[in-house]
Amino acid sequence: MSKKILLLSTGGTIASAPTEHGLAPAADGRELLSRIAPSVQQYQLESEDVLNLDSSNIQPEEWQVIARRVYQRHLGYDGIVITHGTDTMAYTASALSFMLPQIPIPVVFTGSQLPLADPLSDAWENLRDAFAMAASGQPGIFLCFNRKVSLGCRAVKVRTTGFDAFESVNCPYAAKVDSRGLRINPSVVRPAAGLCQLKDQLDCRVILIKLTPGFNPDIFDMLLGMDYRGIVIEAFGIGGLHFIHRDLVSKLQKVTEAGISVVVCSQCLYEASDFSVYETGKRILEKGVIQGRDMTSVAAVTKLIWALGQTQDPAQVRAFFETDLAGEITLD
Ligand SMILES: NC(=O)C[C@H](N)C(=O)O
Repeated sequence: MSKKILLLSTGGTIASAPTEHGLAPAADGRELLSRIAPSVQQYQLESEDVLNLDSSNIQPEEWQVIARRVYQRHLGYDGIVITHGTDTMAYTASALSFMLPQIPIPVVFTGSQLPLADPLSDAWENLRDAFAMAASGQPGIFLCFNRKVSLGCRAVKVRTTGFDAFESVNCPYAAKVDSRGLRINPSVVRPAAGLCQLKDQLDCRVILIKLTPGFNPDIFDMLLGMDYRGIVIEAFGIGGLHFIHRDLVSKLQKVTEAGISVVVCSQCLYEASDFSVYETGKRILEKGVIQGRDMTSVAAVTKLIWALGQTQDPAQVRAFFETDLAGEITLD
């Protein structure tokens, strides 16, 4: 029996056409399917239009719309492909990894750098591969681009124009397409264990701060005044922050004592941070911050938005970060 796959369209370049204001989403799911029909005849296909947005406009409210639709539909299909703009696709894929734990089918995000209607478009390849992954029976939230499939919570957009626009950071790819077909890496994927739940409560009061030499710690007082509940800091190297001239350590103590959850990561894209190595890192560990380890900033931000939606208790937020929920973190 052929696999039954649902295409959920949300807009993005893949569906875009030129307008007087620049490229904007135009094609719906049915049009996307009809254009690629010869490549996906082996599947039973249906489509639904969820949104029609450039992904720069896709925010936590839209993550909820998309997650709820996936949850409502997942029992009727072998897999779901979600077409999405590339700019924030990694954020949405990561957020859904936390919002839909134990999803029993493959849910595969894809998009393109050039509209499907363009003769040189990369959309064909990306859609073909996304459908193959959606038909694989491998449960989870994935992002498929340029013949590679990442876990949704490990993907990062790394190029503005190149077709090789996404990488799986600090984790091997979940699957690759080569002359042997779609090859799943069994060390990355995991079986669904338990019942799928929709955990869709979110709290957007989260900010990501990239430190620069000379960064003024008083900004944190401003964030306290603005009612922020979560801060992700991209610190230096393996894990360091300045405490001479401008003392980030005592300021972060004040912030954590006020009940704000602070997650510290590295501004290096690759490899894990470890704030216990240098004095410039260790001092803040004593102040109650949470280590992001090898999580990407995209995963840290989306996990914090999700975790703060689940609980008011900073200890519970910390417990979420000390747990590998979807493959987003390596704990050893
Ligand atoms: N390639 C793309 O899809 C970029 C587009 N601006 C979007 O994210 O919606």
